[in-house]
Amino acid sequence: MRRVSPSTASSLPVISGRHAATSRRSAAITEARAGARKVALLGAAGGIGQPLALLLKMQPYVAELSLYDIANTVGVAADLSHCNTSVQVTGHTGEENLAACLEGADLVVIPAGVPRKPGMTRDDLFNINAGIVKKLAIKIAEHCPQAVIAIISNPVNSTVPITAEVMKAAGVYDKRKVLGVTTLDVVRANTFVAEAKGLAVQDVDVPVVGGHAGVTILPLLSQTNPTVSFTDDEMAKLTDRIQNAGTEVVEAKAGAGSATLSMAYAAARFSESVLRGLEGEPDVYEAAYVESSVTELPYFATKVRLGPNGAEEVLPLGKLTPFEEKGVQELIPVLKKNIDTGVEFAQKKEAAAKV
Ligand SMILES: NC(=O)C1=CN([C@@H]2O[C@H](COP(=O)(O)OP(=O)(O)OC[C@H]3O[C@@H](n4cnc5c(N)ncnc54)[C@H](O)[C@@H]3O)[C@@H](O)[C@H]2O)C=CC1
Ligand SMILES: O=C([O-])CC(=O)C(=O)O
Repeated sequence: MRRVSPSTASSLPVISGRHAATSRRSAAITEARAGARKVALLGAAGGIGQPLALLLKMQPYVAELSLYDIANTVGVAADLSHCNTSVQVTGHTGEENLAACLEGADLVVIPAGVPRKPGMTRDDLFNINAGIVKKLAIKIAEHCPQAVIAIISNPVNSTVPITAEVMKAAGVYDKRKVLGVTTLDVVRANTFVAEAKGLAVQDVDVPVVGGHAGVTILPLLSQTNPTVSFTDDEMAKLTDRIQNAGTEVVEAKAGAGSATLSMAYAAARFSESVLRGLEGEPDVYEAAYVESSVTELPYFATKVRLGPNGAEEVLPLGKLTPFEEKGVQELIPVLKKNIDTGVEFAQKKEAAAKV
């Protein structure tokens, strides 16, 4: 019998209590084996790609794991294929082999692109990563337009609009299927709040909304589950730490990249939730940066309900404190600029980089 990895066991959104969720999950895993899915991972040989590939190789919802990178993919696939789980691993490299990687994929996860170094913002990655994501999205539109796309490559605030525009241009856009991965913000918020309040971390769920960079990352601490109270000072300090947690890692790695292990963990949790939704499991919720009408902006991260077609429902912001309301007002112009930059780039002809 397949073992369930600790990462997946702790990955349930805390929505309706751990015990109910755990038994629902066991039933869902049994069903999931019948309809297990193909997952394509683009950027699979990188700092996030490799540990994420390992975590996906351990997931009961995955039947086939198809790895793509511009370098070293074959070696990573050979290495991973020796793990005795039943997930079939294939490795692909070179643009001419991208079609084979993508054909039949139910979920495409994209951590392809360059990471930050100290002193850089996520926007500084735009010039390289926008072109990479655009080119990959064109191929997804061509070879697996039905797949859910989970975008990790930064700046997520712009790479999601880029992908959506590419899908629109190809006539295959489904707003439920283009998802920016903001799970790491939730994972961090849960960890930091649990530490600050002496709670068991697996029981904590903090909604994080907005986008995925600086002030656009807005934790809604007042909606923490279980209910906890914070002083104004705690609220301000925790919010600041969650907003700058990516930079904390970039500085600690001192030039060797950004978060990879925690991101792989977060993306494995997110992927599992998407796959559980595709299998028809009810009540699967994650944060995601998606097309949204929750605010005046066309894209916004909130909790979404995942189902057979991806993000079936975008949840509202809920009741905000004045501090959080101010945070939303402050992030809107910043996020709008990131969105506009992405849309403009995607609509330009001949802007795609070589894959
Ligand atoms: N959404 C989030 O919460 C987070 C996003 N990130 C972002 O994820 C991205 C990847 O980060 P790392 O894995 O640390 O970087 P990395 O440099 O270690 O790995 C990136 C991989 O992408 C590959 N790649 C480059 N161009 C490609 C193309 N055209 N097609 C396929 N693969 C290609 C590279 O060969 C490399 O193996 C960065 O943009 C980073 O900012 C990182 C952490 C959190
Ligand atoms: O900070 C970065 O550049 C990587 C990232 O998005 C994160 O760790 O949240």
